[in-house]
Amino acid sequence: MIRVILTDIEGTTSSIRFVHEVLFPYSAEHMAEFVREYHDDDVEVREQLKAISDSTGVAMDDVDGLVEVLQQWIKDDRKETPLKALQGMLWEQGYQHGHFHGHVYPDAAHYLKVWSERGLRLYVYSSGSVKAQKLIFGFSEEGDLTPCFSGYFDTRVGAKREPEAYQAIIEELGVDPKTVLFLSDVEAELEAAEAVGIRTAWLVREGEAPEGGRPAMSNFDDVDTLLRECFPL
Ligand SMILES: CSCCC(=O)C(=O)COP(=O)(O)O
Ligand SMILES: [Mg+2]
Repeated sequence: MIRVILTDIEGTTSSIRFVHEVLFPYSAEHMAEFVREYHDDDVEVREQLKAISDSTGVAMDDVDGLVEVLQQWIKDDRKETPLKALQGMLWEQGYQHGHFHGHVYPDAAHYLKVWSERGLRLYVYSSGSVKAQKLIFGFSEEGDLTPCFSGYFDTRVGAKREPEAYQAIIEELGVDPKTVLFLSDVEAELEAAEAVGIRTAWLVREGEAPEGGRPAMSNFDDVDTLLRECFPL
């Protein structure tokens, strides 16, 4: 029986296109001015810049150097925790000023509400920071979906392709892994979750799933069918 749904965001609840064509370009465009504005005084920003400085050797007072590292990480889609934390802070301004709304597929929004009303506990696990997760669901095109969720996990718990991260999530939730269904579009993430006994469903939102692989779900209607047929309440 499934009691907990743990979901990825990009490619699962939300389109890859929104993340890569709206969120990432917005962060690339505003990163330099954001870092310059908050570099000296904002404790949270300084903490992230210090982590970048420590891991790359770029000096803390070399603002241009730090921005260059961040821009390269954005280009390379690196899931570095300090980059993700800074992007979350920066996107907050974009959402609050109405520059964009979070993309959530209508079927995902629908079933997030249905499942939470059905008594399932819903959690997010994304490489985007917890702040960014709350923003995409809080300012979504489908309205404020944050009441559906019981909690959020980001890369501070570990990398999404490492079984240890899923083990840490299970321990934090205090649940049997067999009662958790993890949704993701990335098979390596599903394999990492399965390594600790979590059940999984593979979302393939765009195009055809390769033949001969694991069963693919094209939307959350398929996930709901799986839930009701394989794991009835
Ligand atoms: C929380 S919205 C931004 C998503 C993001 O920054 C990202 O890297 C996507 O990672 P995911 O683990 O959701 O595929
Ligand atoms: Mg994903």
